[in-house]
Amino acid sequence: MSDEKAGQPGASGSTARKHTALPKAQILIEALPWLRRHNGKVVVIKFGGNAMIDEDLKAAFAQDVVFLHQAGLKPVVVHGGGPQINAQLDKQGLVSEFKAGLRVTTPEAMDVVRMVLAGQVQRELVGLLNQHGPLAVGMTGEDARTITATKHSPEIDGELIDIGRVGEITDVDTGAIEALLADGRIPVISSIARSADDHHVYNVNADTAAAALAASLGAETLMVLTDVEGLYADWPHSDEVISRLTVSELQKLMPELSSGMVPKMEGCLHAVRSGVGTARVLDGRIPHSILLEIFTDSGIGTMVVPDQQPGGAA
Ligand SMILES: Nc1ncnc2c1ncn2[C@@H]1O[C@H](COP(=O)(O)OP(=O)(O)O)[C@@H](O)[C@H]1O
Ligand SMILES: CC(=O)N[C@@H](CCC(=O)OP(=O)(O)O)C(=O)O
Repeated sequence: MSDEKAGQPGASGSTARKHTALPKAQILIEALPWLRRHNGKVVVIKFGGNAMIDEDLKAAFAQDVVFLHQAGLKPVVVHGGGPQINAQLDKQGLVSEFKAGLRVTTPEAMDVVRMVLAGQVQRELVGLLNQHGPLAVGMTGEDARTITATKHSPEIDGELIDIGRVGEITDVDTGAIEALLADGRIPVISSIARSADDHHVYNVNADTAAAALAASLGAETLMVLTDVEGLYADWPHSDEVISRLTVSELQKLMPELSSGMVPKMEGCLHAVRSGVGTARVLDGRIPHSILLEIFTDSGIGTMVVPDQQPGGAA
């Protein structure tokens, strides 16, 4: 009489169950090298406003970040919110205009930027992350003087232009973030800074803030989630994604880039030049795009690497 006939789980039944679970075990094993390489390392993840398109994507983003945390990495989230700021400015009848890829920010617009980033987008992400445990703590660059900025006047056609309360980062103090990481928390940071000159608050592009934080934290990786597959070679004429490029190659490409890609790629360039291992631009519209990175050595978007790769690997 077989075990099953005797009401016991038989050898054949348990073997079948083991077989069903085998692919799952293989997937976990496949992730091992990446997880081992990144264990204990800081990973700065920038979640762009354009990538926050629906509730499921935001929930999947939170799951991925919590997964990295549970797997022994130290994720730091920096979020954007450009479209969300646009919507609120619109509602309040305030005009919004971009120059040199940055929002012209009047003092009234600055109040809206701060309210939307720190009071709305950041709160929502903190809430989603904390559905998984007491993990996320929200802050802005103002807190504990994490980010200090000075007024930024970009140059257009050889002339410095005034774009209001837009900040250029002059100093980063990572003390508060490191304390949160040491306490097992996930910092969620809004890209707002205080100026040491006039003590006003300034609007900082979120890509720039994420890159500066990644550099100062000595992060292993900077991941930038956006609404395109990566950096297109000949945008908008072609959708061929550049999968990997060195800082020198990117430097050469910079003058050809436009709009939102400028601060993003400038940020990647700055981060990798400052010692961050790799900077990646990923398609945040794909659910679990962060976890997909773990399972693909070459990555799914665009990866910026240092010029000289010790051992030739990224
Ligand atoms: N070479 C390029 N490759 C990909 N996207 C580009 C390129 N040049 C400009 N873009 C634009 O940059 C946008 C991403 O930047 P942005 O809108 O600021 O996104 P986010 O809110 O994620 O920061 C893309 O949606 C695309 O319209
Ligand atoms: C100076 C400047 O342009 N600041 C940005 C800050 C938010 C941001 O960068 O959001 P995304 O990442 O979603 O684009 C802005 O006001 O839109």
